[in-house]
Amino acid sequence: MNPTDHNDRPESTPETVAATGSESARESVSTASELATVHPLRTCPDQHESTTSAGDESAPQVVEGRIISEYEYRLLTDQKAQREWRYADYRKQAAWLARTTRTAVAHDRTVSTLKFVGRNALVYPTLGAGVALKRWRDTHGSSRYERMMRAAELAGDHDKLADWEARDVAEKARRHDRAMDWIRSPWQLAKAAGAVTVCAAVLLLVLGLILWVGGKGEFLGPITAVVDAIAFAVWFVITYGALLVTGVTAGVVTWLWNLGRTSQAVPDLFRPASQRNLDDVVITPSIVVTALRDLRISELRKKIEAMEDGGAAMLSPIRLAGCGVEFDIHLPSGVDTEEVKRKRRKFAENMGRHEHEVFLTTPPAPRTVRVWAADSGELDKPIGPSPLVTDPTLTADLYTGRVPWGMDLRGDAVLMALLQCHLLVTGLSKQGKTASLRALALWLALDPSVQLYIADLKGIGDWRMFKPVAEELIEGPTDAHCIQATEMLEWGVKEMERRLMAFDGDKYRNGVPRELAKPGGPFAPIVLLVDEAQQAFMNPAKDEQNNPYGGQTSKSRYFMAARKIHNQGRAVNVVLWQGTQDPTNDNLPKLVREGAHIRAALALGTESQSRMALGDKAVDGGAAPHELRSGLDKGTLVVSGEGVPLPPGQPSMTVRTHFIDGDDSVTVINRAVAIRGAKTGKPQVEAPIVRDLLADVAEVLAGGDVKATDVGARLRELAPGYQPYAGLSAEKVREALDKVRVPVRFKDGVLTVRNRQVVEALAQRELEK
Ligand SMILES: Nc1ncnc2c1ncn2[C@@H]1O[C@H](COP(=O)(O)OP(=O)(O)OP(=O)(O)O)[C@@H](O)[C@H]1O
Repeated sequence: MNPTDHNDRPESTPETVAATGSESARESVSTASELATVHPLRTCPDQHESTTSAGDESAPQVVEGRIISEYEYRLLTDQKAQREWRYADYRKQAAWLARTTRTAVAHDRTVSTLKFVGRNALVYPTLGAGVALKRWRDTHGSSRYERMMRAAELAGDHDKLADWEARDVAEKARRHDRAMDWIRSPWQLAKAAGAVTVCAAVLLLVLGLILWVGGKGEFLGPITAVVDAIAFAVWFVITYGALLVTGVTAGVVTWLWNLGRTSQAVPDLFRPASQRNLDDVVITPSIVVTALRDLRISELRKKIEAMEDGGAAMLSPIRLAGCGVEFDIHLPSGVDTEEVKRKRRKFAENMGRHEHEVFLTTPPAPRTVRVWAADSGELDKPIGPSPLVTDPTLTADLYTGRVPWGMDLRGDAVLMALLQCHLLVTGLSKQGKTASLRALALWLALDPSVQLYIADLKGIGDWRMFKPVAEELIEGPTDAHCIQATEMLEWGVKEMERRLMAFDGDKYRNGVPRELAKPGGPFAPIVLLVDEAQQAFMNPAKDEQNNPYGGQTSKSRYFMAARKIHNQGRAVNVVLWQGTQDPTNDNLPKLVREGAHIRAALALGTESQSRMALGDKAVDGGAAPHELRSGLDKGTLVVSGEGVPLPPGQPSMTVRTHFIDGDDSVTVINRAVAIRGAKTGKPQVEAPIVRDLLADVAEVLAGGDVKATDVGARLRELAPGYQPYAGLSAEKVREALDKVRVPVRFKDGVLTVRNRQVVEALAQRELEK
């Protein structure tokens, strides 16, 4: 309120009554004075005059009165109060102005307008001028040669260095010649100009003479025309010069503006918001070089700053690779790959990525780091269902087919060949160990020749759907279950040994062929699968001979069985797949983890665990399952090993596996059951029958010496359909018995099996037991 404003509102508290008029006015408001003090106010001079003239006849009266507060009264009468009021009002106005200015300045539209103006009026032309200057210096000076020489020197490429040096020398010589030409040129130019002028004048005079003689014009007509043309040109330039200069300037500025606009070096401050978001996704050479420069590796920074191309020479072209980009960084001398790989997080964040979105590996080229960087947020998107689920016609063949396990980081399908591969999957709890192992086993189930022996040492039903197709399914976490799993492996060892003995290496020189590995065949693939294998290694139980089931001594039964299978099982189609938590030396002995052809790790806690899971070579080459985000990267595996289809020089790959849940697994198993020909009975250990050759031969000899050919025939009669006895010729009988230390010699020119030697071999075997 202005101090001179009147407040007529009746609800104002009447603390003070102010009245204009003479002293006697007090009487007339005496009632009010009982409630509040009455202050007379000085009237305005004109009011006063009129009052005075009116009062000539009668006594002064109250002209006007109102009830005001004490503060209002002070505002009307006290200068100090008025000043304070005024200052308070100024402060209020200043605060309002500041607030409004701040809002206006910080408003999105203002910011974007200022950026737009700054960018177009200032930044683009300036950058363009810089680019133009650089180009000019490149074409007219030796800076390009020097830059290239420095780059070659930093890269340690001496051939290139010498080449650029030679070019530089040649260019300098050319430039010197040009400069000398300039020194000589004024005199030559003057001479040339004089000659041209004289020639032109003579020409024009001759022309004028011809015209004059022909009566077509004056003698000096041509010369006058030329002089007029020159005069017109001068007049034109003088009259329209300003316009010409403006036009040319506008053209130059537009050209510079365009150069700056396309230079990609616009400071962040002036970039439009939309382009800034785009940069979150697009990785450009300048972003990479800046990210490298800011890694706080002083040698790298120095070298980059010394390169006049800003370090771009270090980078290979940035290629699109799946849901991200890939490029190589050829580091300058003095910086090693490990230094850069150690700064992965900083490097990723400098490029506007999360750490888990950037993978650094070491390609075969020396001093080079290969970078794969995902597009922002791409790795957090699900990869879609497995073809095993979506394609009901999909079948499997272990010999020729490959499992669609998931996708690599480039978005390419990862197809794993599993024939004769031991496998190991490790990971922290609840990261998808069982699911990733199961996805492979489900594919195997679709191949009717594969015999699955499964021990689930957690036993909450993750593997129960395999019941109709598995030869054996052990489910449970107790020591007894671990003992069962151990015995399952030991059975595998026996079967492996039987196969090794029975395999005819002369006939099958390229390993076990498909014909021997058909469903029910003597070498049908056997997969012994132990999930939560750490339980079996940690099993404290001992057998009657006091041999431990767990542990990793030469007497530890699980450990020894696993080792034997790792050592020899592959060749005869007996393989071991294990899933285990947190690898340590106790729950995953070194010898066992190194026996796997395919080693896969989900998120792990530490680098040392990664080394255990994947091996030093893979981790040194950039495999980093410990960098996966526990809980967020479920089902993402870092895979290495000789059974993995890795690109040349790459020690590992990251696979995002398809997740097949319990219900979908049941659907796949139902298809497997149909394929396997209604093989649905209750699973039980149906170990292939292994006959005792010595005992059988003793039986068919019936105490006498028998011709080897007849022994073969009698064995076939004894065990019809038993594959190893099929087609046993005299020579084959000799070979088979030779392996069990029964020599078969000629008797009367015929190969004969002697009863005495068979009996002795049986006795010897008993003794050895
Ligand atoms: N490929 C995947 N994609 C997405 N989620 C997955 C994937 N694999 C597993 N998961 C999720 O992780 C959960 C745990 O999976 P799983 O039981 O296989 O883990 P685990 O490592 O075997 O656990 P445990 O600690 O019991 O051994 C699943 O229920 C599922 O929700």
